[in-house]
Amino acid sequence: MVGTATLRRLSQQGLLVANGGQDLCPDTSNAGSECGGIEFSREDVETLLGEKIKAKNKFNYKERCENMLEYIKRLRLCLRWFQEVESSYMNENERLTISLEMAEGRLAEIEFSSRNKEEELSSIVAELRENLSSVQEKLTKEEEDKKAAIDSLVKEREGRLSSEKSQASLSEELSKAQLELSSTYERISSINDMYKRLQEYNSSLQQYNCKLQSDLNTTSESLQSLEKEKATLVEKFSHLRGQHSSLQEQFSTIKASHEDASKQKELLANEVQCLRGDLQQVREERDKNREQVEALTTEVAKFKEYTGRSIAELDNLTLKSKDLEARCLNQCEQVRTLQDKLTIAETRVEEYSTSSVETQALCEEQRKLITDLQARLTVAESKVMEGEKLRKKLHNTILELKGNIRVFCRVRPLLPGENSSEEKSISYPTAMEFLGRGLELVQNGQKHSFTFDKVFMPEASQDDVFVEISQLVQSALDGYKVCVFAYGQTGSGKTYTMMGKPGIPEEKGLIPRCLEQIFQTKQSHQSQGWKYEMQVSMLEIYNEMIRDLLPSNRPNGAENGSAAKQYVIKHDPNGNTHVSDLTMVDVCSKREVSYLLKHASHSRSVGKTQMNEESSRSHFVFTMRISGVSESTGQQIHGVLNLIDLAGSERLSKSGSTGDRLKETQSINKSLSSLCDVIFALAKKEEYVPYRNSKLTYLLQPCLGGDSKTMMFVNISPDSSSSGESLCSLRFAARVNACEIGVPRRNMSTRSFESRLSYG
Ligand SMILES: Nc1ncnc2c1ncn2[C@@H]1O[C@H](COP(=O)(O)OP(=O)(O)OP(=O)(O)O)[C@@H](O)[C@H]1O
Repeated sequence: MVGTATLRRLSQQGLLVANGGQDLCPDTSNAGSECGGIEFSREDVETLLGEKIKAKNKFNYKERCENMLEYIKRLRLCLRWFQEVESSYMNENERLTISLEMAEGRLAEIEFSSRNKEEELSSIVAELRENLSSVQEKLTKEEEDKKAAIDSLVKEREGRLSSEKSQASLSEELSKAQLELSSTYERISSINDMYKRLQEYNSSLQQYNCKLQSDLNTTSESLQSLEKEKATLVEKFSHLRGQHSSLQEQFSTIKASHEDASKQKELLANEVQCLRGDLQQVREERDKNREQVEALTTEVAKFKEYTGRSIAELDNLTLKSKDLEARCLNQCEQVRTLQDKLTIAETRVEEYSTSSVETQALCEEQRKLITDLQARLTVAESKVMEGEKLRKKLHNTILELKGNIRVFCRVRPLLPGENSSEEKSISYPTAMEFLGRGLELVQNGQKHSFTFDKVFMPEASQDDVFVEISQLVQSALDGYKVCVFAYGQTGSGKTYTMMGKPGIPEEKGLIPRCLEQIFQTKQSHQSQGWKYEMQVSMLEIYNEMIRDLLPSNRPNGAENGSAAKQYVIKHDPNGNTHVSDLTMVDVCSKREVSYLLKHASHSRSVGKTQMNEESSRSHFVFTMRISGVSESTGQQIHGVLNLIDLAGSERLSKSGSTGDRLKETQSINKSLSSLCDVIFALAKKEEYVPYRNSKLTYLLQPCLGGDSKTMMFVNISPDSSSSGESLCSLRFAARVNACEIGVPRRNMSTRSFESRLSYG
């Protein structure tokens, strides 16, 4: 078959001519054979001829045949040309074969190089693919970013629209605000004036404050010197007292011996008197007897003269006279012995009277010494009293200036069974400014530092702890409301701190020690003319219910009548708290209060938890109301001492509580968290303080936010397994330390103190 491209080339060379301007007409004489390399099938020629015959009917046949011949001629020429071309093709073919072989060699080379190139290309392609995938990733990311950007753009647009709206409203407001601004500028200028004046006032206040501070410093110095003076005076005083008592002892022995001597003298004088009487009697008798003897002798002589009497009568008379003589002799003897006794007695009386004169002189001397000592003693006592007054005043001023709840932290020692080999979680900084006040706790590898008014290490004794609060107890006697409470995790030592270990005097807690101090001071103040009356109440808050822990004297006893009792807490305008139906017992000795405390601690709700064998399950509130009157000045004071052992804070999971214990624990935690809320509100100086959220906070309202002197113990366990709880307690205590309460007020009213059921 001839390709259309070849036919076109032939026609271009003029070997094919157009038939009538329409067809190409080759020579068909050799139809069905090869014509110069061009194959024509018979069907082609016949179709061609058929076409020509058909065309004969329309055109001139002769002309057509001539054309046909011409056409055949041309085809033959074509054929020849084809043959020539074929031979040239053959040559060309050989040449091409050679060049093909060369080309094949070249191709192999090219193939080799192309394979190399292919490999290179495939690596490049792989690289490119990687690049492509990263680019695609970037692209997808960018697309996502783009989407997000579009979203934000949409939002921004929305925002812009809304801001445009708000801008419109704002511009309105702006115009209003500009008006306001101008008025505010005016106000600002007036405020600035006021500010300047306030600054001046502030600077004057600061100066005044500086002056006060310097006054305070000088007062503290003078307090210290007074304290020293007082100590020396007290020493002198005690020395004088010792001298006085020894002199009085001497005086009393001398007096006794003097009295003995005068008694003996009197006895002897009486005896002498009796003896003198006896002697007189004997002398009279002797004189009588002598007279009788003389009469008898004269009679005997007369008788002898006249011998008118019988011999018997004579004998009788002789016997009588002998008897009288014997009696006379006897009486003479008696008189002699009596005279001896009299002289002895008289010498003794003389001795006694000289010694009594001496004793009287000595007595006089000692009396003078005693009056001198007593005068010095009264001077010293008045000095001590003045010093004491000044000390109290300064002490209270210092506490008042502090104006916040003071917080002491106490870390108990490790108990048997607790892991002492573990790394210690609590340490105490030794830097001067934190010494005795700082504590560091490590929890989960993180160190937390705290500072309080005082930190008691595990070695601190009950006495060491009491020394720090004894001044507060003194304040209660001076007419202040005082509140000390212990807070901490269960088993951290709250009850130990407040009550101590029963039966071991060195380990008695703050409550018994406070009572001792109060009754001792009461005794010592009695000599200064003060008389005190004390009332005690004890209650516990268990499951948000108040329970009276003292036996009631009323007909329906505490146990029987407790169901009917209300125990409603009320605060009066003077800051006193009243708990209705609560038993108040008058007490006048430590023994009485100790008995009541024992009774109360037996009635208190305790239970065993995983954390403590004897865990207090309630908040224990001990209240002592002190009213004192000075007989000399008529001054009256009314103080209150509240000592509170709170129930332990604990995590439900750690305490292992179930059933009733679980209910107790939940109630304890609720009231303690109410306490936290109150403290936080006070620390933030919020207007509303939620005192009423629990009975505990409502009861303690005057102590937490009122005008009392309040102190908190935060008890800590050193066991590292408790460090989480310890951290919570310490954080709470730090907040409490920052709380400012009202300035403590001394209750010194002169009216009658009618509040038997008052709590604090
Ligand atoms: N400073 C201390 N020295 C010696 N032992 C202590 C000290 N503090 C506490 N303990 C002992 O630790 C144990 C637990 O103390 P305590 O009962 O006082 O804890 P608590 O805080 O009152 O517990 P709860 O809240 O459960 O009543 C007791 O056996 C107590 O004797």
